[in-house]
Amino acid sequence: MADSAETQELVYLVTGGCGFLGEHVVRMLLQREPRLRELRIFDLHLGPWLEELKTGPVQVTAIQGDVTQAHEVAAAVAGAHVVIHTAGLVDVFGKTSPETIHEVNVQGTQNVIEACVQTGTRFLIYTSSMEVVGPNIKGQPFYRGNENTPYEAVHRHPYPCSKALAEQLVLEANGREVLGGLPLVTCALRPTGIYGEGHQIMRDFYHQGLRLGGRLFRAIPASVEHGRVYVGNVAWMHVLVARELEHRAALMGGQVYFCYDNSPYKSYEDFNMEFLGPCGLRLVGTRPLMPYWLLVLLAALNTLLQWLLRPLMLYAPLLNPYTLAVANTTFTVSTDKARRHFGYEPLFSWEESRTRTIRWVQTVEGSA
Ligand SMILES: NC(=O)C1=CN([C@@H]2O[C@H](COP(=O)(O)OP(=O)(O)OC[C@H]3O[C@@H](n4cnc5c(N)ncnc54)[C@H](O)[C@@H]3O)[C@@H](O)[C@H]2O)C=CC1
Ligand SMILES: C[C@H](CCCC(C)(C)O)[C@H]1CC[C@H]2[C@@H]3[C@H](O)CC4=CC(=O)CC[C@]4(C)[C@H]3CC[C@]12C
Repeated sequence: MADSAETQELVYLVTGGCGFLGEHVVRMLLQREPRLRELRIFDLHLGPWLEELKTGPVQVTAIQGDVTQAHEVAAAVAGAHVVIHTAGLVDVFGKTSPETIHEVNVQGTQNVIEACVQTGTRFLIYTSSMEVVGPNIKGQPFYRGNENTPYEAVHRHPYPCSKALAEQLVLEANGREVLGGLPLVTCALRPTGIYGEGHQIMRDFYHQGLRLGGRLFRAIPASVEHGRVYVGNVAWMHVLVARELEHRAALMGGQVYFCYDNSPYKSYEDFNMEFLGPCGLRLVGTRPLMPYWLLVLLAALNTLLQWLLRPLMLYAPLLNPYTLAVANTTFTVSTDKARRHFGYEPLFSWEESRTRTIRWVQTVEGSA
């Protein structure tokens, strides 16, 4: 990789490159990785915006494919220097079966690892999640913890279970011999709740607020902190790791890093109001308007309704026992591991992240 550094010789592959985070990683690579010759974007669903990227100096190759199909993954990986694996099924609402979540997130990741080994790709960056750690099923707080903070990571929900298994596979693969005899170097990035341009759940809350006459109703105490990180900074961290992994393989190989920036520590709802407030929504109540036991009951009722209605329709509301537990449990990180290991500093300040996100919400369909 070092020889080619000056001469635009690198080939990168981004799986899930048309997703919320993936698109930001793709755009960031094109802006900030001058050594790039070819950027391959692998996704189940390709976005029309890819066309506009094809006119630049970097060869952009869009590959429609499925990570659960080993041969499709191997064909996409062959000849790539670096793989950034962001593809995944992000479903905490019961839209997909646990088996499918496992197949995409765990088997898909195993396929990516095997493809690297078989084709001789040496650098693999995996987008993991804070959910690999917690909140756990006991609802224990993780207050401004770091990568070494002891915490009982116990999960039952298919999504965190799948992310934890996949992360483990990626870390265990560090050091495996790839085609050509050199060792594979892997690492995992664990974003907290990502926000920013393109965030579907933010869009959902915005539309919900508009439907309710410009109001949202507080459900979670303001004292419960939920970790959030701007998508541009998460993308930047991926680009930096990809760049530094070769030079610092001994330090970074097999490591995990939380994705963090200077976004403030707030509750999930108060944080959303940083963007939805300037777009005309109001959060009603300084305390939750419903007692917690009633929310628990409604969440359980939603689970029952989802099960009863399944033969007729997909009922997948935002509130279920899992999302309630996540939103109602403090989970925030405070760490500088990424700075120490590979010189990460957030590219976007909190003010800029906020402004960009507000501007984007203002463009969302239905906005005033
Ligand atoms: N959104 C969030 O707050 C967080 C997300 N993450 C992780 O970041 C990654 C990206 O998440 P988002 O961008 O939010 O999700 P997303 O759903 O917007 O993007 C995922 C992309 O993967 C693609 N994909 C899904 N199944 C595939 C398959 N079988 N084969 C090929 N491509 C497939 C989708 O088409 C989509 O474009 C995921 O791995 C997720 O677990 C981690 C922490 C927080
Ligand atoms: C949908 C939840 C908010 C519902 C609030 C309620 C119950 C009052 O209606 C979201 C709260 C926290 C979110 C999750 C969190 O940010 C961590 C995540 C990490 C990931 O890797 C994937 C997404 C998510 C699980 C995210 C999903 C939505 C929330 C549960």
